[in-house]
Amino acid sequence: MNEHFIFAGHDTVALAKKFGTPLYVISENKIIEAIDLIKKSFEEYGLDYDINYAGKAFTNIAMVKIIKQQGISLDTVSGGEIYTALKAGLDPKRICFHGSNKSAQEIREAIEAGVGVITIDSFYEIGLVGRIAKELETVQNVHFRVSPGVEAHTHEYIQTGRIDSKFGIPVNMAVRAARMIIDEEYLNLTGVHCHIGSDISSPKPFEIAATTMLEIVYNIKEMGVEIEALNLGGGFGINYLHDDPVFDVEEYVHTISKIIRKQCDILGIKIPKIIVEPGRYIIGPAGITLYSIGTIKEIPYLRKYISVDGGMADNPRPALYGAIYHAVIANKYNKEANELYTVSGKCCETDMLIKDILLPQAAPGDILAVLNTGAYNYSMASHYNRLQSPPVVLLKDDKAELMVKKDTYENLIQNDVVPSWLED
Ligand SMILES: Cc1ncc(COP(=O)(O)O)c(C=O)c1O
Ligand SMILES: N[C@@H](CCCC[NH3+])C(=O)O
Repeated sequence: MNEHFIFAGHDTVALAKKFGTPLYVISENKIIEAIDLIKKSFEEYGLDYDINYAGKAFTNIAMVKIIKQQGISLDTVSGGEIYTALKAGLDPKRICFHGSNKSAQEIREAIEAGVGVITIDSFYEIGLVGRIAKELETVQNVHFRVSPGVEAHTHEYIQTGRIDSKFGIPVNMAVRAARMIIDEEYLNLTGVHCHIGSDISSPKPFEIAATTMLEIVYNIKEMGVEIEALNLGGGFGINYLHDDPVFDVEEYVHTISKIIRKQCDILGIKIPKIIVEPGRYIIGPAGITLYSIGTIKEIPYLRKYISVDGGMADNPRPALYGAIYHAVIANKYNKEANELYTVSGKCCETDMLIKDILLPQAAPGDILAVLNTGAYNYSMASHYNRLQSPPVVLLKDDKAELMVKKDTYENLIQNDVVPSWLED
């Protein structure tokens, strides 16, 4: 029996040996599977739709090329993400530019690049985007983001649709914002947007948000403007652990399509194109991280620590949100998991990656595979302790090649400059 953990058809121990550890591993097949499931669900329920993959979850040139090949769009939140998308050859019309505090420079770059949509996040931005579009003599398609006052049951830091949130225009001011946008000569209001939070497991809060948003679409129609698109944001949850509730994308589309048809009928408005913006759902389960186990420390009657060669620098989520991950010892996959361990990272902090997990008896040199690390790990990584960021390997069928190279010590110092008074 193969003792090795196989991920997306690849022997993870062999990957660790070939590319070294720590190593992010991403499966293109799994990305495509997730995208296909969303597409299939929308097609089944007959809604006009688009998928804007939320690049903040994981972006680089190769990832954007995958998005391009899948014929979907990209949600970006910075000049850097837009730059990456353009370098990867994505049609700028496929780019949607979000962000709660876009700089004038970023807005200018986005309009000059010809991005499909800018999502206005505040009253301040209405004037700012309007002024820059006018300077550039370009009529810019815009949506605006509403905080619809929906509480999704997720970690407090990643609930973003509440009224007490830095994001978006409060729902009771949405009509005023729409009026101001319509009055801007160089802004073309084509859609409304909301995003109610991240890692949500039930479609219910989306149903409430959709109902609220359609009221806004109706009010805008009363002003004489027919909204083309309703963006319901991302936030589809994933199962970090086996017994986590499953976000059923088909049920989600079924639920929102029912409510959207019903409300549009009641309000007498045309059914808008529905845009969804999932990040985690598309990339989270498509990624794992491989580490080598080093120091093992046993404190009798208290705890057994195993330390790995990465940690909060490559996965800050446990430290930031108390996120819980599952892991396996890749080279002992079929051995009984009967030892209770705490997995710690190598950063000079508590750096607890996984508290209390049952694993087979571990030894230095074993390979630990942490699952579901595709989203918000690589993209939120830091160089804390001047650690080098791990490389990222992309798997497609039986192929495995780098999509991000390993950092070097030279990379770590490349932006360091010495002020004149410190020169030798
Ligand atoms: C506006 C917007 N869209 C999409 C996302 C993607 O979220 P998720 O990765 O949870 O799908 C986020 C982050 O929560 C967001 O703020
Ligand atoms: N960074 C968060 C998600 C934030 C989503 C941002 N809109 C996480 O790791 O779960």
